[in-house]
Amino acid sequence: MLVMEIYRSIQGEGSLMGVPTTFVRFFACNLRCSWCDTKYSWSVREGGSWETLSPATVAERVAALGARHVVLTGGEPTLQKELPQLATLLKAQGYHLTVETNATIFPALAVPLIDLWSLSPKLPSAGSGANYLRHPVIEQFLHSLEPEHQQWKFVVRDAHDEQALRSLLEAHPLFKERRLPIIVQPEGDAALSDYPAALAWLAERVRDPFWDQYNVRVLPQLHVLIWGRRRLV
Ligand SMILES: Nc1nc2[nH]cc(C(=O)O)c2c(=O)[nH]1
Ligand code: SF4
Ligand SMILES: [Mg+2]
Repeated sequence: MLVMEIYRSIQGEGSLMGVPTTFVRFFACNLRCSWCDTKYSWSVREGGSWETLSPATVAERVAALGARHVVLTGGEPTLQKELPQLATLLKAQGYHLTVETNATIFPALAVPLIDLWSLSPKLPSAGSGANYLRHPVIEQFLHSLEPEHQQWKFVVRDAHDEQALRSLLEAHPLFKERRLPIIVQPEGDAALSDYPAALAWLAERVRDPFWDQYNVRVLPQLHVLIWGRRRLV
């Protein structure tokens, strides 16, 4: 497996925000989002470097750090062929596993092994508009996972993003029918200059009655609020 970094922090995003967590960050991504905060996972040119580790070695390093929650992220962690083997090892040790993914790849063997799929389809501000959305993959996740094993996390930067998000949700009725957890968060770079203002803008959007049909929450990225845009936090 191509591992960039393994470190301890607190989960900064989503429903487990604040929980002590070990992060395993894998190299490589199949997208190129404009506001990506881990561009160093893209290639050597962006500063990428990695170690090639077996799932057993990754599990040993996770054990050495001690936290009971583990987040597998990247880059795009579903590109790692040995993800099911790693998940099996970690589950046998009793860890709670979250995968942070862009939801463009459906890793069928890993899907039942993960406690929480944190799925982040990309809205237009990511750069390539609808090109980064894989609706059939979104459908596969929606139909394969029980509600407690999924959260959908969207970076919403502007009104265009919010409109695209509304369209996406309407295109997939399960979001509404099963009241699946939807998290909207500001785009980190833009928000950093005035995080309260970025959150306030999002909160105002979500006050619209449209959102009553959905199980939506506005959340910040806690680690960005605390430490800014640094590595290893
Ligand atoms: N503290 C912290 N929480 C996170 N949650 C998701 C992250 C990610 O990069 O996927 C992340 C991260 O990079 N740091
Ligand atoms: S999917 Fe995630 S890691 Fe990949 S380019 Fe987009 S923000 Fe960066
Ligand atoms: Mg991050």
